[in-house]
Amino acid sequence: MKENGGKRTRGNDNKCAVGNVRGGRAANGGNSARAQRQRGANALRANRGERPQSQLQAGGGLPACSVARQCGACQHVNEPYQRQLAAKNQRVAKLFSQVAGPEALRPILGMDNPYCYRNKVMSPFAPGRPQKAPKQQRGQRGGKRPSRPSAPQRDILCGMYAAGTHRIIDTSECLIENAQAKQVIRAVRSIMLKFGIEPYDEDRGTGFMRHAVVRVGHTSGEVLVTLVTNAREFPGAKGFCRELVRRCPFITTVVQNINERQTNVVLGQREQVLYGPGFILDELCGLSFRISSQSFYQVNSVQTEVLYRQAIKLANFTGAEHAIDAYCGTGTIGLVAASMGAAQVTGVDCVESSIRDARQNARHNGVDNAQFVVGDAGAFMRDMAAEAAAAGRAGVDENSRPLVLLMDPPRAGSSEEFLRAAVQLAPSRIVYISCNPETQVRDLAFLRQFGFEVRVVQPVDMFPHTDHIETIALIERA
Ligand SMILES: C[S@@+](CC[C@H](N)C(=O)[O-])C[C@H]1O[C@@H](n2cnc3c(N)ncnc32)[C@H](O)[C@@H]1O
Repeated sequence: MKENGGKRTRGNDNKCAVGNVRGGRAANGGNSARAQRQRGANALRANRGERPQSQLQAGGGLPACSVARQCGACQHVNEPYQRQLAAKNQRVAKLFSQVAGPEALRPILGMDNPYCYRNKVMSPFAPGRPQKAPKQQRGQRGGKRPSRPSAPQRDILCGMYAAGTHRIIDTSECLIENAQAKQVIRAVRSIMLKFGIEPYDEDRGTGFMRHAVVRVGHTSGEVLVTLVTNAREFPGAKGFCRELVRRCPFITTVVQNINERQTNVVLGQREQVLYGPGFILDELCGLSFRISSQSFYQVNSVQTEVLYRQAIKLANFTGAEHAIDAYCGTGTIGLVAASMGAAQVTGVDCVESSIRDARQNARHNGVDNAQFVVGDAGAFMRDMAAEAAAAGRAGVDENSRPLVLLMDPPRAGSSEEFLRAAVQLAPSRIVYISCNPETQVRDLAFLRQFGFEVRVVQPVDMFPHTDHIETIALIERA
């Protein structure tokens, strides 16, 4: 979900540092509000399968997002991007002033093209208004009378939930979602209507199709579609997939995920592969990663490369260190670390399928100095710290390799158990990546009580047009 429907770009050339953005044009020669919006217009046209045209907006009509108010997902989509970045810099400066000096703060790394960046697009399906039956069915004006009265077909709603509600907003012209993924969502809806497949009614717990989740490999172009259904039995599944792939030939795999619970959680536990291998591959920082429907994968691949390269640079591997990749997901950061100077990597994550993918990723990238463990990161660190204490070690592993801790917890941040164990293990450096600076600041304040200092704070704009900020903090012993 991250680039405009046509050609993909690779690498970290999409970053643009924004320090003091007041006055003057950005160095990338096109970040004026007008240029930004023109790119938005092109993204919209790509979403519709049309060619970008610079003259499109001649005479006014700048391409602001038409559903920004109702949708609420992109709180700042109609503000110039440079202003958004400046506001994020200010927020970071204010928040981190509690735990770091101003010399630690670095300007946010933004995108050159902050549109169509989301590589994961998800849509619920729900019953809409009853549709009028076609004229022939109504038997009017010579039309053939149907053999039995057919119930009026209902329309099917898809798009995004309006912020804080379960009201679906049609976001078929989204500015931040990948255009191909969006096309798949529309095709699923249309095939449901054609095949008479009922959308899920969350109030009644009835109907069949709950969600579609589409993931696009940024560099590979592979596309995984997960159809979340309210029952295991999927009559006509083969025909459905055939039609879907006919309409969207870029789809490489389709998975059915079964979720029969009345819950807001999108995915259930059980799955079956309907078409293709059941996963996609994508490339990050020169390595290839396997992504399945349940595994965590960053939604902005262009900025993920920027994020990872910054994190690895801050970790300053010399070829001798043992990196702990805590909250590792599919092992992406750890494997990049292994390929960029870490002597040994140990990753831990609580999702079994992510660890399965991480091990597979290590194998097919030929990385043999990384191991991955399923478990709670706090418990894992506690056990590791206890073992080190019993052996009288601090700061090094059993082979005397200096420990470096890479951590990337979910929005809730880390647990006290984890942080206490981190203090006990005494790594040379901690590189803490976070998608929630509030909980990160809380955790950094905790570490500071035990003699750690925040040396660097590097924000990266992973979610342009939204309030979300991603930050990397480098922490070392004072
Ligand atoms: C923000 S993601 C980071 C994933 C990975 N580092 C990446 O960049 O793709 C957070 C990860 O933490 C995992 N997680 C959440 N709570 C956990 C816990 N208590 N113990 C271990 N892993 C946890 C999730 O499964 C998810 O993969």
